[in-house]
Amino acid sequence: MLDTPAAAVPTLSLADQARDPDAFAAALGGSFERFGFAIVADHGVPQPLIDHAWAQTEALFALPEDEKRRYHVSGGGGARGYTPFKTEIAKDARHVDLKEFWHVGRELAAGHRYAGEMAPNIWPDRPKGFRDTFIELFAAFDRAGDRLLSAIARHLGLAPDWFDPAVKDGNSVLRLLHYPPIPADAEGVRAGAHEDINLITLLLGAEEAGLELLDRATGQWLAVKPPQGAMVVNVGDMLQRLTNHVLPSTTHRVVNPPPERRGHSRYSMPFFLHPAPDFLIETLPQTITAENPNRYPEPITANGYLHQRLVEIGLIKA
Ligand SMILES: O=C(O)CCC(=O)C(=O)O
Ligand SMILES: [Fe+2]
Repeated sequence: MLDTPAAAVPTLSLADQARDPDAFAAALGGSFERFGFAIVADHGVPQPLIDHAWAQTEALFALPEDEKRRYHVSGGGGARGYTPFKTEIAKDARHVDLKEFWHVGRELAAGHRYAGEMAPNIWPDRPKGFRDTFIELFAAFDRAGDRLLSAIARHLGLAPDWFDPAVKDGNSVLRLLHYPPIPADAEGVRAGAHEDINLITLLLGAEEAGLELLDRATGQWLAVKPPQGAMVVNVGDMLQRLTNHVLPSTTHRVVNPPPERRGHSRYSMPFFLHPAPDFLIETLPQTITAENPNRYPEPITANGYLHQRLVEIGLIKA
């Protein structure tokens, strides 16, 4: 409506969950139903660890190009290690994204039953301490993710621990992203309009402007502006499918900066929270109604779904 002020994604405090889990679940669920996004402060990932991770991320991307490319697994779908600048392309986009990234996955014990679907990590020789930092950060994201999933479960009328078996040893990926400075004649954008594939995404680093969501209520792009240190959390396609679109996966993008910021890099860290590979994505019965009949009568495993989607974004061949 014309006379309503531009909406903004609310900032919630995860610390409120301990005091009143139902109220936090309602606030998170409400923000997701409206925007597909929420901003979450007091997420529990320690700030000194985050600061250290930023320093190491900058040092990693500052390595010589040929050194970084030693960690690129050609044909590996970018699942682990380095993916060079201008590789990933958003579905149906005309230009590749203006970004390079590094993927850290879950460390599995030797011979783990998911070892066939979840590739071992690749660790760079430099910067020193990289492996320890990101194993610790991965675990901290896991904990924050578990708390958010328990709120989502409450909101959906499920037991608060409903997601625990679904995500145990899950195929989550921590992506370290670098968007280099943008030359004046650059073609394309930092990240083209897309939806995330996974259950939920926990994103750090969106204080540097650029992230926008496509507001389904107005059809307009809306800037996502978290306060310093807060996490941006969004619903991915797997959760949208599981909830029969009650929780919508919202299109988002990262636009190029205005001229005065073009000379600066942007760094961000999304943690793509995935279920275990054999988790069956089957529409939750409580989300099926006469007005919202089951959109996905055929269930699919998380791994089958992921494979379909990685082909679409150019990271693996069919
Ligand atoms: O860099 C950002 O702020 C968002 C990145 C993103 O949407 C993604 O990698 O899926
Ligand atoms: Fe995304």
